[in-house]
Amino acid sequence: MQFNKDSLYANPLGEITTFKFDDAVVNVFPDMIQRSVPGYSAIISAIGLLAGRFSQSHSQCYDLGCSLGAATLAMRDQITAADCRIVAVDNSAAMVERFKRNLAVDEAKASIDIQCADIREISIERASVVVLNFTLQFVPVADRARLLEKIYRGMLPGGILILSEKLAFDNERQQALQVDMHHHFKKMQGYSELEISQKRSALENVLLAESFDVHRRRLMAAGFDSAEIWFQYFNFASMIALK
Ligand SMILES: Nc1ncnc2c1ncn2[C@@H]1O[C@H](C[S@+](CC[C@H]([NH3+])C(=O)[O-])CC(=O)[O-])[C@@H](O)[C@H]1O
Ligand SMILES: O=C(O)C(=O)Cc1ccccc1
Repeated sequence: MQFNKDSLYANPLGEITTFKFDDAVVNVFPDMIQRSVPGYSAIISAIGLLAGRFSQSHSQCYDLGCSLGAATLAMRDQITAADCRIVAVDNSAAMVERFKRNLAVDEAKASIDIQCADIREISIERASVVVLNFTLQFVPVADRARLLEKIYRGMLPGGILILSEKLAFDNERQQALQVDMHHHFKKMQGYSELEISQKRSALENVLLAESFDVHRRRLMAAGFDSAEIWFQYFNFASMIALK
């Protein structure tokens, strides 16, 4: 895998265009997500552990919005169930192409099916584990309930959905504090004020964060039996919903 440093927003941009998962982002993605999402590595490891526990034989594990496949690879390392396939889906052709290329040079042979598709349009079947690791936040708000209902219907009894999201807070002071602390985190990771503010503009209207309350209500309305946060670091959280 290539590890290029993210400097996409380091120089002043005359016009800041909407954030897209294109070739430029793909080239720096592992560095970008690692330095931008507090707790990212811990979440990836835990997805592996959870997949080890919840994967069932003759079932499928879905990594929806897989990017370069970090969660898929963590799951593959931990799954011991027989006849268990990982379906990794992303609608960025650039991401899927790079993930496929990286996987081709990998020697392990566990069954991974990588698809370039919109997660709103695929079918979900016999799912024991479903991962939405910082993906739902990029899906239009109006489409989120239908997507979660489809996921729920496609899950086996005893299945798990791992939903990681940037959170928003109803309380204004909490919102201001947590956003500010995330920016401090990014500064500590080597990003400049300019990089932080230009990326923030690029993500406006693209990454739409909601509160835990909104997520939980939607998960319960979709049919899930319970939904809790198992990890949070400032305004980045990961939830577990059980069927
Ligand atoms: N409708 C959609 N259909 C398919 N893919 C989509 C859609 N919308 C967005 N994506 C894809 O969701 C991914 C979000 S990144 C996920 C990180 C990964 N999960 C990781 O564990 O490293 C998170 C981030 O960059 O903050 C991108 O690759 C998009 O192309
Ligand atoms: O960088 C940020 O400020 C974020 O909110 C997280 C992120 C990480 C990678 C791509 C898009 C958003």
